Amino acid sequence: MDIVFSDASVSFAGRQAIHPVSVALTERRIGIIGLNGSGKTTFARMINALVRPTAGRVTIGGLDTVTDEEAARGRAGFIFQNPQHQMILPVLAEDIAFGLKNRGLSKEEVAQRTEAVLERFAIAHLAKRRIHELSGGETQLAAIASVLVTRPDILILDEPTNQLDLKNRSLIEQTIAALPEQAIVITHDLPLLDGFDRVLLFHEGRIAADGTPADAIRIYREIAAC
Ligand SMILES: Nc1ncnc2c1ncn2[C@@H]1O[C@H](COP(=O)(O)OP(=O)(O)OP(=O)(O)O)[C@@H](O)[C@H]1O
Repeated sequence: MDIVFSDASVSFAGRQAIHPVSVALTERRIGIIGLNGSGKTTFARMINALVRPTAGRVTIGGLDTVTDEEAARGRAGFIFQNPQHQMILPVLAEDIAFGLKNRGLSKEEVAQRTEAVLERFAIAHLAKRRIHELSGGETQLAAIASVLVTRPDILILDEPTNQLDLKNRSLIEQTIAALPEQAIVITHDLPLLDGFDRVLLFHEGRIAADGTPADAIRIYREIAAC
């Protein structure tokens, strides 16, 4: 799926958070890195129409995120930094089914797709569990399942390994590696980017490097001076 930024910029209250950027993202695994406040989340949110460009345009599979907002958003699923906040219903299976219910699917299809996605991420045993009783790793998997059940082409994950222990971090790393979907991952966990096709480094609202993980991380270390 082609994601194309054409001179797209974002200002918040007159302050430019993203300077005009023109870039096409087509790779299967794309990382986004940079210091706190460098613009990573704002840039990623522009992809699924959560943030509109103040100027320029962003298209996803040819759909403009402003004029085709709803369809564009349907193509890119977003997992937030605190994924429990994006789960709406208290019980996991109900929350996953909720995302499908407004799409005109039959009751049987909702049940079948919910069951299949729980199996896919090996969390079927948690189907009846309350969301706030899930561990950090389970919550991350649950959020991935509840977004992918709606079949977006692209999954955007915002710091998916934040606050996870080594075991859960490794589980999420393997889960991301195995996704057939295109994935865009914002992270401060640099080893997570091993094997990624492309990494964008943000600095002060601009792309400061765009290349292999090793190249982008090298420049990041120079910027961070450590
Ligand atoms: N809704 C908003 N209103 C005003 N300013 C905002 C808003 N969202 C982001 N910003 C500002 O835009 C800049 C970039 O923020 P952004 O969240 O994109 O950075 P980030 O690189 O994802 O940071 P972090 O690594 O800390 O999550 C920051 O200065 C931030 O304060």
